[in-house]
Amino acid sequence: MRFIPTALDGVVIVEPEPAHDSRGFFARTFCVREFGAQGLETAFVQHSLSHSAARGTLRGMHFQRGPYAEVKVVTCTKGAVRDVLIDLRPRSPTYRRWEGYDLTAANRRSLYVPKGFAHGFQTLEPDTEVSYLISEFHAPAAATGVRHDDPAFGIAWPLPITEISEKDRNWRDFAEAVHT
Ligand SMILES: Cc1cn([C@H]2C[C@H](O)[C@@H](COP(=O)(O)OP(=O)(O)O[C@H]3O[C@@H](C)C(=O)[C@@H](O)[C@H]3O)O2)c(=O)[nH]c1=O
Repeated sequence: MRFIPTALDGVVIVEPEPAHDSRGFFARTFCVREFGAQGLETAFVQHSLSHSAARGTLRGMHFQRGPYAEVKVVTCTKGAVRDVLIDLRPRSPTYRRWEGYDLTAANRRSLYVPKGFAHGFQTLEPDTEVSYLISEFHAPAAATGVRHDDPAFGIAWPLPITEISEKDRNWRDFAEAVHT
């Protein structure tokens, strides 16, 4: 695997290094030893999957608070997404910055998302699947988010939004949330 640092502190693109032969290839997508050697989380308690039918579907921007904060390793196994992260760690050099990453079934890239980031994506193709390794159990009481169009961040999404949940449409302004 190749581990490629990004502009956001602690966010890493993970690329498989396939061993090709006449049948196709074999590639590791997660390895306790290799992740451990990079100082990355290795204890994942969930492997989860989402399917989005329509191109332009938006999910996010999600995170769990406090002791339930999650590390996620996000991979697009079918179709394509623009994955977006916002650094919400007040002491980080990249606090409040966002960045977008194209994860596609074709490029086979995964994104390593440390604790303290809001995560979301928009599908670039119909019939898109996203797979996650997640380091914490789902804790609905600790689950929260920021709005995809919050002016505090000004995220540039690639497409008009075709589908979004009520929950995601209605996250309150980050500026209000941090001061209350
Ligand atoms: C996230 C999650 C949801 N659920 C349930 C709750 C609900 O009935 C249904 C759909 O949940 P949501 O609407 O939150 O699904 P979704 O909007 O796809 O949530 C996901 O969004 C992306 C951006 C992430 O980063 C993920 O960690 C996760 O938060 O699945 C679980 O059972 N376990 C889980 O870990």
